[in-house]
Amino acid sequence: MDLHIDEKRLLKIFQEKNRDEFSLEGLEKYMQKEKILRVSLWLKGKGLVDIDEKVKKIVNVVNEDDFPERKIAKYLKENNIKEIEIKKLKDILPKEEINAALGAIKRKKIAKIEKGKIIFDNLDYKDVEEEILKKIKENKYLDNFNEEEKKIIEILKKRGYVDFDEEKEVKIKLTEKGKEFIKKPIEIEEEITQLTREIIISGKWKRAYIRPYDVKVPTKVVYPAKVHPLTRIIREVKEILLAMGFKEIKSPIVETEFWNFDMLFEPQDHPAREMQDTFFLKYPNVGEIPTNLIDKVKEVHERCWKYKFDENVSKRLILRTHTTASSIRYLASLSEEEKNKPHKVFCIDRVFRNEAIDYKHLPEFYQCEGIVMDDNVNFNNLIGILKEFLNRLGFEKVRFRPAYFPFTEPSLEAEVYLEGKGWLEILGAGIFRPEVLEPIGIKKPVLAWGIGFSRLAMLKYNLTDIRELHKNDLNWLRRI
Ligand SMILES: N[C@@H](Cc1ccccc1)C(=O)O
Repeated sequence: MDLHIDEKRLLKIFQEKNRDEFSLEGLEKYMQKEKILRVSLWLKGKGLVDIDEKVKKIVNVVNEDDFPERKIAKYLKENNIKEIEIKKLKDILPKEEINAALGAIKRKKIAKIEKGKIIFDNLDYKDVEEEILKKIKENKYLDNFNEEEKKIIEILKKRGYVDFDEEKEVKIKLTEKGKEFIKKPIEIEEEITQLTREIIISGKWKRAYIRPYDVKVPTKVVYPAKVHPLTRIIREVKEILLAMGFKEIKSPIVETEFWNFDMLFEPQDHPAREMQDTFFLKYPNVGEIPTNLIDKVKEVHERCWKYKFDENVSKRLILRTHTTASSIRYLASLSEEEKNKPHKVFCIDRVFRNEAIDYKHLPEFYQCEGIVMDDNVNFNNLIGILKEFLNRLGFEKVRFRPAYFPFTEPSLEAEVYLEGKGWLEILGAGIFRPEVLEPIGIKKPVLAWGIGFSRLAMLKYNLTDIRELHKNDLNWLRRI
């Protein structure tokens, strides 16, 4: 058997002392404690020793003072008297000890208590409680006391004279295999742990023992630095979309209602625009809107929704509620020449909604939005692209059902299937309505979809509460 030099050293102690068992303390004379523990573990792995760990209850004396009843007896003896009035006790004892003394005298029948007096018969009375206290000082292991004595120890604990504690007792015992092993001589030859030039030149390496590395030795777990799980998902989604030929776009976080809602054909009295759903800026509270577009957008709204369009509403500043604002800004920025070309772009960014925080809602979260613009792209292409995207994200089973968004027609929602959870809604999509594209003069069809990262992160990391993502719980972050 290939043993480490320290394993041999430890076994040799058993051999030389002719014993099959040692306590940890017993071995500490020969080897450093940490080393004994480590080496014993190795030997245990090789079946040569067993390690026995026992937790032993111990009792410690925590108050060395005389009992108050003994203090009374001693006082009387010094003064050559045998009795004392209870009200005089306060001259001998601290206040808080008087009751304890009276209780103990009654319980142990040390003296009589009559007519407000304590009358002793024998001032040198014997007291088991004192005897047990003495015994504890010599032997702290609770196992060494019988039931009667243990009851008294309980009383001593209540009186505050002793306290319990635990001590771990470690025993290292040879197994049958270990006993067999030490019957033969154990040779501790010099071991080379590091090769040097000298050892090679002198040829010493040919004779000396070079121990092979043991790569299975248990070691401390280390946690290298890593990227936050949310950032990891963002990067993953970005990689997938870049690989699918999409280009990344950005747009402002502080947005006008014009870009966030009007341009997307959401009527100005739409409930999503209410304070409860959207964050409004206080100062500044209005922004610039493009003069070349406002009349066209107004015309479409008034014609289709039949209400009075208000430019002041369009100018109000908000925190954007979805990344669809980025898509429409991109489309509106295209030159006439660019409008003739195909486009595939995406935006991953923060969006804000004035929602109460709960296990699946946060007022600030990430969305990923993508659009594909090309001649002849259709609903089937949209489904194909989404299937591919979701598959690449790791969702194998995907299904689609009809949905409604003000800016797309037809619209759909995609669901993914998760073992144990069933079908879960994961993204919204559709084809931009002509009313959205008309004011910016885009004639090609535009496929659009948006996915919330909160849902995605919950599914990917199996979270039941989205807040986990932002708690910075180190244990979770290390594992995930
Ligand atoms: N913007 C929508 C998602 C969506 C994007 C694009 C097309 C259709 C739907 C949302 O936030 O829920």
